[in-house]
Amino acid sequence: MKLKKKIGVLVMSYGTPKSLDDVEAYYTHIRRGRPPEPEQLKELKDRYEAIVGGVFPLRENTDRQVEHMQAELNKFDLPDVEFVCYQGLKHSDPFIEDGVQNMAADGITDAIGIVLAPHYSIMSVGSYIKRAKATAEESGMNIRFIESYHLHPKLIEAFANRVSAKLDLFVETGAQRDDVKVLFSAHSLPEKILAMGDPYRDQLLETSRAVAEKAGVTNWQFTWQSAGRTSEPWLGPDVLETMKELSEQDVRYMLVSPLGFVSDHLEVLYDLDIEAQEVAEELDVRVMRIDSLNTDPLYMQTLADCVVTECRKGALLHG
Ligand SMILES: CC1=C(CCC(=O)O)c2cc3nc(cc4[nH]c(cc5[nH]c(cc1n2)c(C)c5CCC(=O)O)c(CCC(=O)O)c4C)C(CCC(=O)O)=C3C
Ligand SMILES: [Fe+2]
Repeated sequence: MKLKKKIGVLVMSYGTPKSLDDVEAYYTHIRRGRPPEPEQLKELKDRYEAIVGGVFPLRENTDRQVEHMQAELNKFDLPDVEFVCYQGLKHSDPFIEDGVQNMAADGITDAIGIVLAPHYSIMSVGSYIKRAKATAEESGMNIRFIESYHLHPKLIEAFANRVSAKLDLFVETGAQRDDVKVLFSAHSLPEKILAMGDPYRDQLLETSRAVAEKAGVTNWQFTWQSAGRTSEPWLGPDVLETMKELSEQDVRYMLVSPLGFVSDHLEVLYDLDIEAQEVAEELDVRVMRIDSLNTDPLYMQTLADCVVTECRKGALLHG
C-alpha cells in the first residue's frame, strides 16, 4: 500500500488563558509585552471569573473544532493524501509559531493555514498569517493561506439556521417575527482601518446581507461590539448604544447575531450574555442571541471545503 502524503493544516485561533493565574501573561501578550495596570487586570479577571466553569470555554471549543475539522477533512478520503491539523494560537500556548514548528518537526513540507474567524482584517487575520508565514519561511515549508470565507454558502446556511431558530422562539413566546430587530454584530476595530482600505467592515456587511436573505429577514441592522477601551476611536455604534436607541424607537424585541465569532467565549458569554442582558433589563426590552457555531457540521464543512479548495489551487492534490 502506498503511503499517503501528509498535508499539514494550521488552524489558527485567538487563544485564551489556561487558568486565572495565566490571565496576566495572556493580557500582557495581547498588549504586545506591556503589562496591564492592576485595575485593568482585575477587570479582565472578573469578566473571566463570571464565565469560566473550570475550563476556559474558548480553549475547549477550539480543541473540539480542530478535532472535528480533521475528521471532516479526512472524510474526503483522498487516495494519496492525509490531512493533519495543528493548532496555532495568536495569544496563548501553542502559539502560531509553535504550530508551524510542530508541523516541521513532523516532517510536513506542504501546509494550508486557516483562521477560525471568517472575515479578513489586516489587524486580525492579516497578523495571524504574517506570523505563520515568517516561521514557515525559516523552515522552508510551503504554506498557503485562506484569507476569508465570509460568503461560503454553508457558513451562511449555518448562521441563517441559527437566526431562524431564535426567531421561532420569539414567535412561540408571543412576538411577531417581523417585530424582532436582528442585530448582526462583530468585534469592533480601531476606526483607522477604514482609511487603510481594510475589507473587514465590507465583508461583515456582505455576510449580514447574505444571512438576512437566506433567513428571510428584512428587519435588521449591523452594529459593533466589544470595542477596546483605548483613547483612539473604534468603529461604532456599539451594540449597547444600538439597543438603547432602538428601545427609544419602541423596538421591544432584539436578536443579537454575532457573525464575526465562531465560538462561545468572553465576547459572547460576557459581553452579550451578561453585559448586554443587564442593559436589556434596564431598557425593559427582550434580547436573545443566536447560538454560536462551535462544531456545527455546516461550519466544519465550510472549513474543510476551503482547505481542499486551497490545496487544489496549490496543485497539492491530484484529481
Ligand atoms: C477582530 C478581533 C477579534 C475577532 C477575530 C479573531 O477571533 O481573531 C477578536 C477576538 C477575540 N478577542 C478575545 C479577547 C481579548 N481581546 C482583547 C483586545 C483586542 N481584541 C481586538 C480585536 C479582535 N479580537 C483588538 C484590536 C484588541 C485590542 C488590543 C490589540 O490591539 O490587540 C482583549 C484585551 C482586553 C479587552 O480589550 O477586552 C481580550 C481579553 C478573544 C478570546 C476570548 C476568550 O478568551 O474567551 C477573542 C476570540
Ligand atoms: Fe479581542
